[in-house]
Amino acid sequence: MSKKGVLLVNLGTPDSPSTPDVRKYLNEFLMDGRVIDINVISRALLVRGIIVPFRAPKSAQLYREIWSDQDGSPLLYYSIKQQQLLQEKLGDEYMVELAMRYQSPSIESALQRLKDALVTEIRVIPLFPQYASASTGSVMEKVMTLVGQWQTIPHISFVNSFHNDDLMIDTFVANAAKHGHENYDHVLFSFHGLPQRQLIKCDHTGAYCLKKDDCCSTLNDTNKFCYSAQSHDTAKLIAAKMGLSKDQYTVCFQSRLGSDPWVQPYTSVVIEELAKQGKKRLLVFCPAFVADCLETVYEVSVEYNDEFKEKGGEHVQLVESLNDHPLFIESLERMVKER
Ligand SMILES: C=CC1=C(C)c2cc3[nH]c(cc4nc(cc5[nH]c(cc1n2)c(C)c5CCC(=O)O)C(CCC(=O)O)=C4C)c(C)c3C=C
Ligand SMILES: [Fe+2]
Ligand SMILES: [Fe+2]
Repeated sequence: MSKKGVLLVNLGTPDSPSTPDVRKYLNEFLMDGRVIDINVISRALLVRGIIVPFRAPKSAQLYREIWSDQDGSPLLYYSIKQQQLLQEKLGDEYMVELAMRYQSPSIESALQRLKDALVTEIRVIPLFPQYASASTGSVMEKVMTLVGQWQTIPHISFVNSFHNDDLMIDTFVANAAKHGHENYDHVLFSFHGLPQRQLIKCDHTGAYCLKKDDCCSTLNDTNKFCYSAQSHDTAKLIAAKMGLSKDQYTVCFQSRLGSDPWVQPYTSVVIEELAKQGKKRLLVFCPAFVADCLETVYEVSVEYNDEFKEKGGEHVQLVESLNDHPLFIESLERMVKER
């Protein structure tokens, strides 16, 4: 009997934490015109001439800090778990494949396996809760380009975002309960950053995102694809389930690259301000990621923790990501079956 295909796609990670492998990964990733959205010649000069030569050795060192001898990159380890658990949950009627937008396993090879199995349809789930052209959009474009070359194009559908999915929200709340938010002075929702330019480009009216005061912190019909507004919505939903009042949490954005303005406030600035206010213990969610990765395990647990302590704080506690939590696997199952 023909199966239904499911393709889970996360961002990608280097094949190993060696400098050549990190260089290869960063070159592929940052040469994507949706990630660094400037003309191709300027992008090549910037990426191959400046960013990658300087960043690769430094990033390789960071990757070595989070790399497990047994399991490798946490991002790949948890992505494989998610695929295996979802396959178990969906059973024989489905074939679940995993791909990475950059490096391996490639989207091309995963699609080929689905094609060889003669699946009747393909449900693509980019593993990013909030929509951004640099993440979800890039996965969609790549899949459409590849499948577009097939002679027979099967039924194909995409999950555009799941920023307000209640089971995803419940998973973060359950992971936070292990720490008890009452043991912390303040809660941060730290999302992956994005150049402001990319928010403005997503606003088809050209008159909304970053044009009106506070336009990107409340989701509505006009800005429903705004990454910042979707991020604020995710944070609001998690905070509401935890019973947090507005003054108990802050939404912020991490991992800025280059000198252009990115979505604000920046996590590093917020952390410094909170230390100045005398806050001692911070609980930090990273709800832009479905799996622990460099940006959570290292940037938050090590870098922000060190910065906070230097400014007088005591501890930054990361809330673990969705990883292999049964509620998140149920959420993925529902995205396959119901949406
Ligand atoms: C212009 C640069 C970048 C944009 C735009 C960007 C958007 C973006 N990224 C993610 C998810 C992840 N990014 C990760 C790592 C990472 N991101 C950038 C740059 C941009 N990201 C760099 C240079 C790196 C590499 C790490 C480093 O050198 O510091 C990761 C982690 C991968 C891992 O292996 O652990 C994820 C996940 C999203 C969701 C997003 C848009 C919203
Ligand atoms: Fe990134
Ligand atoms: Fe916006």
